[in-house]
Amino acid sequence: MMTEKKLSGAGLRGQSAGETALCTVGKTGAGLTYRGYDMVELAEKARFEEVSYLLSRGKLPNQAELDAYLAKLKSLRGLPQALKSALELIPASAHPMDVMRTGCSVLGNLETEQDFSEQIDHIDRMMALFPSIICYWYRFSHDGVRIDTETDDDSIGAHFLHMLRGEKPNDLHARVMNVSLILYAEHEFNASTFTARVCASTLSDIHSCVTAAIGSLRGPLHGGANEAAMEMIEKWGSADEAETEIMGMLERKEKIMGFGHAIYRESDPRNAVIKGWSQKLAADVGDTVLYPVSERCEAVMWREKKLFCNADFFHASAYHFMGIPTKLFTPIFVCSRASGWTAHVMEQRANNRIIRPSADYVGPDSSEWVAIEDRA
Ligand SMILES: CC(=O)SCCNC(=O)CCNC(=O)[C@H](O)C(C)(C)COP(=O)(O)OP(=O)(O)OC[C@H]1O[C@@H](n2cnc3c(N)ncnc32)[C@H](O)[C@@H]1OP(=O)(O)O
Ligand SMILES: O=C([O-])CC(=O)C(=O)O
Repeated sequence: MMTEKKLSGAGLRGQSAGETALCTVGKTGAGLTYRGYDMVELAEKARFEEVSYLLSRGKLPNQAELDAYLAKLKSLRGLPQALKSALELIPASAHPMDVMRTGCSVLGNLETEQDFSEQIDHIDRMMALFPSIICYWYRFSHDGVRIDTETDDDSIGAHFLHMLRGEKPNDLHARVMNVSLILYAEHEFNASTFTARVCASTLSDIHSCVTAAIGSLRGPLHGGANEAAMEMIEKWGSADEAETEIMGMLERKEKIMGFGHAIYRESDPRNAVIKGWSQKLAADVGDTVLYPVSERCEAVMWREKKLFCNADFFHASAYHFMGIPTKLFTPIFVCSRASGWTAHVMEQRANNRIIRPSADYVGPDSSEWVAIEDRA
């Protein structure tokens, strides 16, 4: 059972910044739930699209509702020509999260939300289009190919892999993508979601809220940690080497990406789920290095610091075993978390007051004006 984190210090830690009916994180006795549904059960039994429906519509869909929702998402996968042209201008050297941010922003120029009554259609469009945005740019800038983003895959996960590779994924890969998208879908008032809510609280449009959230997710202390973890573990050729290097990093007081959490104290419940799938994928590809390296990192970090893997750490090896380029890890997180962000935007709008905290002033008492020619 999770114990409560020490509630003090900077970063607004431990302070409630509002109410939500969307998610519990680390709540004693409840763990991680989306609208009351246990995340572990959802990852085992649900399709990601059922989860995104649950977040956006407030209930799990029945079969007819799910069929209609899947058909709608499928019909919205095509990129407007102006967005394709914009993506083609972005070089291969760009950071894919910058591509996501720009892609979302350009979409907001082309299909602007005119009224909040349109919000659900814009949300569905983003859920359908985000995988298309990143894969279209990636394949054009890296392979010189203009891909057709209108695949017939039912699931967003399979659709993503299909566009990336030019062929349908096998069942194992489609399944892991589905689980991964569920794990990343929603997490209460994390930094990127809070960003989206702050933006929403000014009554801004939905593309601005999501664009801002993408910017917050990009950082290595948040979503960017899955890529940073991959860059770290791929350098090591054995579990013993990983242990030596981790010990050195800890001695130098360096941050180990993919470990620790702002709310959880003893474990991140998403870790056990993605770790299990990473192990299956390791067996599938015959890996004898990366998975043992990852496991040793986990053991050493717990032994030395009582720090545990968060959702990002075993996502690194899992995505890698599926052949996904490291730089696309965090954009996949966007394709999933967009469901959580937009549900929070709707929730904020439904009961809004502009988010505007106070600050404790620590600057000089009074400063005397100095003419510019007299300044040092
Ligand atoms: C999906 C997600 O966004 S999950 C988070 C992904 N981010 C990462 O994996 C980045 C690495 N982790 C971290 O930087 C942090 O653990 C965060 C940002 C996630 C949480 O930060 P905080 O709430 O400030 O962490 P917390 O209060 O638990 O830190 C306690 C101590 O552990 C240390 N610590 C925390 N995480 C780590 C880590 N990964 N490696 C080394 N030391 C760490 C902190 O430096 C702090 O020590 P200090 O007293 O010397 O400052
Ligand atoms: O909740 C947090 O602070 C970060 C996190 O795990 C997430 O957003 O999934």
